Amino acid sequence: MAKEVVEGFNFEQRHGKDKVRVARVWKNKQDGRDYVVEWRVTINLLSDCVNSYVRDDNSDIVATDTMKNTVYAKAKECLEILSVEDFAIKLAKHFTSFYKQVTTAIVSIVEKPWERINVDGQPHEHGFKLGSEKHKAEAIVQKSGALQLTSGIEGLSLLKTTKSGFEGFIRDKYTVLPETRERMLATEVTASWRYSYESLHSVPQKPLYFSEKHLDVKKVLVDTFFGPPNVGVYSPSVQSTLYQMAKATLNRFPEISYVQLKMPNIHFLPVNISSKEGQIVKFEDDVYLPTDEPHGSIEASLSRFSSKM
Ligand SMILES: O=c1[nH]c(=O)c2[nH]c(=O)[nH]c2[nH]1
Repeated sequence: MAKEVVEGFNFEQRHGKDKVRVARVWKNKQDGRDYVVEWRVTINLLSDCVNSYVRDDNSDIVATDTMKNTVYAKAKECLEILSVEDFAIKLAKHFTSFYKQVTTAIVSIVEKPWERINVDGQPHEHGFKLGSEKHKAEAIVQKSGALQLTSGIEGLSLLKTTKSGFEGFIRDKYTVLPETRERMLATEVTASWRYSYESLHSVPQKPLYFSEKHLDVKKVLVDTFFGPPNVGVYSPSVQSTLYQMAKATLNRFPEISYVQLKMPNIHFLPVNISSKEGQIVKFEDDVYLPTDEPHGSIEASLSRFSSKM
């Protein structure tokens, strides 16, 4: 928020355009393939436009309609495929450098997971299907060129059928949950991580650097959740698994200074059904009732001791 004192009050404001949807196609002559991205862009500008609030004077306002058009103009300008991070930076940089009124631009983008389809085992030149988890990015750019860059994943659903338990928790008169070393573990991971590039000049220029990094981080998160294919890894709680995932991310990627994970505990309830005549279904780690609500909610963040956060 842009903060100032107005008529004796503390005043904070920002304005922007929410959820501008754009798709961009690139036709690659070399490999004959089409490439496509679909982005949902949210822009917020911190700018000196207090007169529009208090004096009915809009002369310092960047119209939100102009912000929307800028998304399409900048998409058109991108002649090569680029990462969602690089597009967020490009837009934020434009707003802070083009308008004297704008001190900070916050651009958040969520990418729809279009994936190239395989037909007869071969990657299709122009066919795509929608995947599941989404890639998101946020660039906050100051007029000075200072940058805060965050990437993340939304909706990464993971499930393992064993190697999970929950024991030793507080028991009191309201506790009925049995202790167990054998249960299903399911979650939908929301991850955000901050890169330590703190200025526009220090951002790696390699094309698709952040797209590759995103896949690398996702792999570390997923591999840590599951453990090796044949033996897995025992999870004593969602909390412990979350911490291992966050720690692995910071240990593996020196360029990441902060990671936040949200991992709801999505319950699969054991099914036991009895009638007067006897038991119809006896639970033997086989039949479950999957539920969405209520679910446990577990989230934590981890950052380097030296980080400025
Ligand atoms: O991994 C878990 N963490 C909890 O905090 C919790 N609470 C609960 O009822 N089951 C679980 N499982």
